[in-house]
Amino acid sequence: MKTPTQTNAIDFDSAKLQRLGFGQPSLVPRRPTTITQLRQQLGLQLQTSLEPERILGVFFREIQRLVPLDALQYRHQASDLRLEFGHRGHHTVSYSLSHEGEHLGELIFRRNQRLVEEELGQLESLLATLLYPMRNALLYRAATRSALRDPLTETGNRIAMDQTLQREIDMARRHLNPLSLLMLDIDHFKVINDTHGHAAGDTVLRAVAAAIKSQLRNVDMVFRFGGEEFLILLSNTGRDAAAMVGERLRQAAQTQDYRADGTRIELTVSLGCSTLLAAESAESLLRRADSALYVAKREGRNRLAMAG
Ligand SMILES: Nc1nc2c(ncn2[C@@H]2O[C@H](COP(=O)(O)OP(=O)(O)OP(=O)(O)O)[C@@H](O)[C@H]2O)c(=O)[nH]1
Repeated sequence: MKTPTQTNAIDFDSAKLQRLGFGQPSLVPRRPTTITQLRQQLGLQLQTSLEPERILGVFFREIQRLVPLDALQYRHQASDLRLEFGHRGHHTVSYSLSHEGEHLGELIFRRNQRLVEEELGQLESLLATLLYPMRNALLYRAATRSALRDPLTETGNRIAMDQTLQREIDMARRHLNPLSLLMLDIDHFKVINDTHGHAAGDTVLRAVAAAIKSQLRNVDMVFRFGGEEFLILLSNTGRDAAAMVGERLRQAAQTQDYRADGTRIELTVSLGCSTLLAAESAESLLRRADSALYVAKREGRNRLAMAG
């Protein structure tokens, strides 16, 4: 005999989620609550995202129903993550968050008025609700970041580059800001590999990436584009400023100390630079930087060439 089955459809529309405590924040000022209620509610709300910024934003907003604050800062060095909510306050209380030996970041609460003993107890009790949501968010971040990074040089990979380039072009257009691109290629890299071996070549690649990153404000905009080629995106940077950055990178790569079997390896790089034109596509911007790089190579290497 067939067992009767019942199929139900349940649509979690935003009104329903709001009633269950999962929704977007209401604009109506919320009533104060008890610590037990707030902990329960945070337990539900903080599970709704895997983004550290959103989790901490909700946490910062909601805990103020019990403990008013001026600011919250969060740092997690291993994930290269620094977040800030609110404005600065004179008094600070910091907590290092960890779970079973795993470091989950540092939180700094700031307020102009000193926090009293009872409030500190409440904060500590509420911090427990952050533990699992933050651990999951950090794991998720690590997984997504590793899918977008080149493991050898710790720069962005091709997928990250494609995503970032299109996003930066859209932003530059929307805000009418300049955007430049540098394509950097190591000169005669094959000789380094052939003379010192592939492992030494890998070490050199890592050192070149480090030299590039040491010169830039936003290291998230450096990508490994090919074997020995890097791409650097310079947001809000016009042609002249990009030429200065390019020249700085050329010098930094040249002066970096590269060694194999104790002997110094002499190394130079060539660069091509293009600056986004009106209505230009990502492909065209890349093509122009590549053509400029070709000119730099043809004219003798160890130089920067600007796209016309
Ligand atoms: N060690 C190492 N070598 C790589 C890697 N990827 C590409 N290469 C090598 O990079 C070299 C690139 O050589 P070419 O394209 O001939 O260019 P080049 O010798 O740098 O000469 P120019 O660019 O013309 O100055 C090749 O020998 C590749 O095997 C890598 O991940 N590690």
